[in-house]
This record gives sequence, structure tokens and C-alpha cells, in this order.
Amino acid sequence: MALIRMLARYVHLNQGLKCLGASSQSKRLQHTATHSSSCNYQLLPDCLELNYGGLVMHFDYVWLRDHCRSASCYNSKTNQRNLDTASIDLNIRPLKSRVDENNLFLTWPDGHMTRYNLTWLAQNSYEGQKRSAMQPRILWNADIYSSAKVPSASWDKFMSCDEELKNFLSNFLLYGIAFVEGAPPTLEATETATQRVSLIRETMYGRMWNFTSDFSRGDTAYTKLALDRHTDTSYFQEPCGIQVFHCLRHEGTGGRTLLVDGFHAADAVLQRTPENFELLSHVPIKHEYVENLSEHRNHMIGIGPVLNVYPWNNEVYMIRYNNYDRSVINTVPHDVVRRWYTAHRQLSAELRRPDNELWVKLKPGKVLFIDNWRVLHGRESFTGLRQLCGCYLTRDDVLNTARSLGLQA
Ligand SMILES: C[N+](C)(C)CCCC[C@H](N)C(=O)O
Ligand SMILES: O=C(O)CCC(=O)C(=O)O
Ligand SMILES: [Fe+2]
Repeated sequence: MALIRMLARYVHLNQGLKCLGASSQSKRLQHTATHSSSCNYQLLPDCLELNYGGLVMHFDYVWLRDHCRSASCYNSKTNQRNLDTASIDLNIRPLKSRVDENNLFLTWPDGHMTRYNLTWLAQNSYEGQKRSAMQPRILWNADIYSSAKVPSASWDKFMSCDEELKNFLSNFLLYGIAFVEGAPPTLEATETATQRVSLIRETMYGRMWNFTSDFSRGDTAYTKLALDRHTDTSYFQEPCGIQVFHCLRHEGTGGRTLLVDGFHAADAVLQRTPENFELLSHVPIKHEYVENLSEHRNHMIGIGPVLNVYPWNNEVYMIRYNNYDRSVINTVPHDVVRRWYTAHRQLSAELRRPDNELWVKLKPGKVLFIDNWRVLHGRESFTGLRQLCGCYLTRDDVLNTARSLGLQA
């Protein structure tokens, strides 16, 4: 209750501020209302209201001064701000204003004039951001993914042709998983493939890893035991963005890989029980990695909610779910803990629905890329010698590559 009340208060506060600005002050101040064929605007006491392209937007005056793109305020070669934001009068108002077909012009008290392209304003306004589509994704269960018949990239083309890389990344962004097939079954080839996409993120497990069930590290991954669905490195303040797996060898039985779309499960919780979604996206949880071997001593702590969402549209951008590595809960009082367990139970039930489970057997030559911020992985127990190599990738650089190829990321 306390949490929900706190959120409610936050919302009321925001609305309260808006009302105060519009009602108590507007009677005293003169409004400037201007119309052009496609656009009209008003200088309200606390913000500029712009109606353009069917969208009503509100811009704070300091924001408007801060976002001046003139040559003295902004370096368009480096795309960096020159203006010292701390030097803007927090009560600043424009002295003069006008619009033409495509632009809004404001003249500031010191005589400086700013020209804003109206389309730019629409794209960069809060209202526009709120309305704009979320990252296009196909939320999947086993059936949806299998029926989509998503093609794997073929090693030769993947390495030589940008169009193949673009298709691969486009599928990766849509589904959170993507495969390259026909790769040489070596650690070196795996490394080369990943470097086509991004930079390798070195961790305490190394840069490229090649592991088997020898308990060389203090973690269940280095055994033959089954591993329930989870995300990796939840105990980092910024969990690794992408995980790459390439099974170089398996002489034995079992050992299939389990994949589950965490965003699909989170969406089911949001649709059915919004208050549980709210708890999962606001209660901070700790994950911890404590390794105490003579060769390796590590202590990692990561803090954050299970679901990380953008506050302006509730879009989930990261799930942290690892019940093995989840640490003591001492960040919220007992009544919130109780409700959090109920919410966690619902999410777990969604993640465990058999129809959400995609099982694949990794084979030499087949490289799997997993979005570790979205798709959970696990594995079946196994017998015999099984050797898995791979690495983590930095998320920013994967998205950077995708954007440079013209994809929305
Ligand atoms: C992939 N590799 C074997 C190197 C590390 C495994 C890390 C396992 C850890 N429990 C986690 O989930 O983060
Ligand atoms: O052995 C596997 O297939 C995966 C183990 C695992 O979860 C990991 O290495 O992160
Ligand atoms: Fe893992």
C-alpha cells in the first residue's frame, strides 16, 4: 500500500503543479495566441503550449532556452551543447515570438533568437515521446517463435555481407535471440563472429570463456546440473547486455538449452495484474555473487528492480531474474515484501508456462546470441563431456552497430 500511495502522491503532485500554473496565474497574465494554417501556440505562464500536427505539446521555458540549436549554443559538428545551462535565468520568458510554416521563433531577454523546427519540437516533446511507438518487438512463446521460421544467418555471408548482418540484427532486436550457422567450431571463430556485432565485455570470467563441468569456478554453471531459467550477471549494477554461446563439443545426453522471452511474461503480468507489475518494477532487489576459491575471489552486488521500465510509457527495457543469485531482501518493509512475493510468484508462473519454453540443442557450428536484458536462458542436466564457449557483449555497441545499419534500436 505504502508504495502505491507514494506513486499516487507523485502523480497528484505533478497534476497539482500543472493546475496551479494554469488556473491561479493565467488570469493575471496576458496570453499570446497565434495561429498559422497548421500550427498554433500560446505562451502560458509556466510553459509554451504548441498545437502542431494534431499533437498538443507543452514546453518549459528553461527547456526551450536550453535546447537552442543556434551556432553559439550548440555545436552541430560534434552534436554537443555549448550553452552553459546553469547560466539560464530559471524564470526566463521569451520577449517575442512568432511562427511560420515550419518554425517557431523565440527572442530572449538578452536579444538572442532561437529558431525551432516544428517537426523537431514534435519529435522531441514529452507528448511526442509518449505517443511514439515502443521499440518494435515480437513477444513470443515457443509456438510463435517456431512458426515465425526466423532464418539463421549463414557464417560466410554474416562475415562478409552487411545486408546479412543487418537481417541478423533486425531479428535479434525483434526476438531477443539470433543464430549464426555454419561457423567453424572454434573459440577463435566465435570471437570473430562476435566482433562483427560489437565489443566483447570482459568480466571476472574472462574475455572469451570456454567452460566445462569441472567446477573450476564457484558457480553451478560449471557443473552437469540442470539450471532453471535466469538472466546472467544480475549481480552487476549494469548486467551484461548480450550473451553468446557456442557448444564446441558434447559427447553424452541431455544438455539442451532453454530460452524464455522475459518481456512476454512481464507483459502477461502487466495485462492481468497491473499492481504486481508495479511492484516488480519499483521494489529494488539485490543480487550478489560471492566466490571464495583460492584462485578466484569475487564479490559483486547489483541493485535494481526485477523489471526496469521507462516511466513515460511503461515499456520494459530490462528484466533481472536469477533466483540462484538473488540476495537478501532488506530494501523494503515486510508488508511490501509480502506483496512482492505474490508478484514474483505470478511472474515465475508466466516464465514457467511450458508453452513459453523454447528448447534448442546447441551444436558445433551454431552460435547463439541472447539478449540478456530480455530473454532468460537455462539448461537441462547432462552426461558426458560438454564444452561451451562464448562471451558477453557490451549492449551499447550492439545497438550502435544496429543503428549504423539503419535499424531502429
Ligand atoms: C557464462 N559463464 C559460464 C562464464 C558464467 C556463468 C555465470 C553464472 C552466474 N550464476 C550468473 O548467472 O551470472
Ligand atoms: O551450460 C549452459 O548451457 C549454460 C550455463 C549458463 O547458464 C551460463 O553459462 O550462463
Ligand atoms: Fe547463465
